[in-house]
Amino acid sequence: MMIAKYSASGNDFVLFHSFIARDRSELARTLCDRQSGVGADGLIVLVPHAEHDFEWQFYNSDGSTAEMCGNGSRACAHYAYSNGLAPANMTFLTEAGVIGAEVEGDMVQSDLTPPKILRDDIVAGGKKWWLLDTGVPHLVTFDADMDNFDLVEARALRFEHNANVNIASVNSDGSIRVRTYERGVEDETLACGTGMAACFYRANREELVGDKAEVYPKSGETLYLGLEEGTITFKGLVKKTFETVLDVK
Ligand SMILES: N[C@@H](CCC[C@H](N)C(=O)O)C(=O)O
Repeated sequence: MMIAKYSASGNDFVLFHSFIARDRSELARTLCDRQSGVGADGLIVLVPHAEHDFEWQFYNSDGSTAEMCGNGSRACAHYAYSNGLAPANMTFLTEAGVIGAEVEGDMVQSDLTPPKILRDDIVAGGKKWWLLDTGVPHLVTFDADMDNFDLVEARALRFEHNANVNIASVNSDGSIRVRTYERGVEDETLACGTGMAACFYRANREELVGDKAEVYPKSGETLYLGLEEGTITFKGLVKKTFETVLDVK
């Protein structure tokens, strides 16, 4: 089976397509292992769908499934278009709902599911946190000192709230820096799309930014976030690192 390795702002994934949806949790753990496998933050498998261009299965590197993955959706759209599985303007089904995506060369935009503010009253570690849903749950706090990201505290909050954990800082030019401890990877990743979207949405709701912002994850790449009629748009480059044949099902 041909598999591809993609990086989307530093969040990296293994992808392939299949006619059959099956439990691939063990395969995800095997392929995503950075010592004995290909190495990735997640596994994405595209399967046929009667109404949309395709449906996907998304697995974190620990084998857990997640409803949505922002960076993964951009890599997946590029993979689908490149392999003739979908037009440049496509829709596909995730557990979070239907995602629209548009491929222009290596620049891909995903339209995420409508964001929800689940809680805005959490206080932990001397910081005020919001819990938001941008397809998956994210805790968000603002901290001017982006070096002040305590991964031990983040891990505790991740399990207390079953959510990804983000700290963000809004720059004077309206851009946003984000660091994310990612559920299911159980470590900080170089980028997390739904996390960047959650940080952007809180900053927008608190009038710290307008309806458009450049967001910089740990990788330092530039992502373009927007809020259009209640939908968060998420745009940035993706890169196919390599493809190869592997015995996977
Ligand atoms: N990195 C992803 C998020 C993937 C799912 C997350 N790890 C979870 O389990 O909630 C993104 O780009 O959004």
